[in-house]
Amino acid sequence: MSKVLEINDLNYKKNNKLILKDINLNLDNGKIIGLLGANGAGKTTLMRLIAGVKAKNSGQISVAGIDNKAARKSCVSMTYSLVSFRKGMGEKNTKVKDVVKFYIDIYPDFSFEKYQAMAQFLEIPCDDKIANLSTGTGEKLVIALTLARQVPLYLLDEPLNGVDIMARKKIIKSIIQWKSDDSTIIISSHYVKEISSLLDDVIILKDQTVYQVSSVEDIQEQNHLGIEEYYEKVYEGGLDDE
Ligand SMILES: Nc1ncnc2c1ncn2[C@@H]1O[C@H](COP(=O)(O)OP(=O)(O)OP(=O)(O)O)[C@@H](O)[C@H]1O
Repeated sequence: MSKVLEINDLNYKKNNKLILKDINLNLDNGKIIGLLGANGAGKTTLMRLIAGVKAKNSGQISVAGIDNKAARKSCVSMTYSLVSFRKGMGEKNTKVKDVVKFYIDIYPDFSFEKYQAMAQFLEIPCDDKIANLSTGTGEKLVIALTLARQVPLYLLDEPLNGVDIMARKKIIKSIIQWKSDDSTIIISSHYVKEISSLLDDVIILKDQTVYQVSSVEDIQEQNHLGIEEYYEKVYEGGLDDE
């Protein structure tokens, strides 16, 4: 199986504060991987470093064999907040279709057909103003835009935040339906139980570093616990006593 992501000895500091230390990861292609960690564990920071939006202090990051930061950007599609689209486009009347056009213009790998299919499934209105979208519809739009790019690696940062249970289920279904076999999705979420049915593997961040990378199957078989219970035990320190 080819490697989609290799990270060696990655360290990242911001304003003299150590955010991530000694990160090493080696991920096979084709999977859906949960990135779990408490608030402030560094999930967003790690995703931004992988996507090439932030610059690391030391270490190596390579996506599908490419380690140059600028070139890596064309291999990674990461969710971005709609707030930044509004600011970036400088328009309070920006509509959904304008953002879609923006994606078509800047990403040669954007598939309008894939976007349309997802937009229909997720019931995303194309003529509505971005400013008027509900949180749930906004998140659905972000997911559809992100997954419509055709790249080896997708990074979905908290795609279920502020979204009601029905919309969460629909977003999860769309991730399963539109993931291509030859791509990898890393998804961070505090809705651990809800995403656990999606996941092949999990990465747990704790104490500014990778605490564990395991398959969901191994965690369940070896600990007789669901992913959510296992993750809570890791953070409560409950596994050390067993
Ligand atoms: N500009 C900054 N300057 C200093 N520290 C920062 C800055 N941005 C983020 N941090 C710190 O980096 C750490 C990791 O933040 P990050 O947002 O990556 O965590 P997270 O796991 O995504 O959290 P959450 O689950 O709350 O979204 C936090 O301690 C945060 O306070």
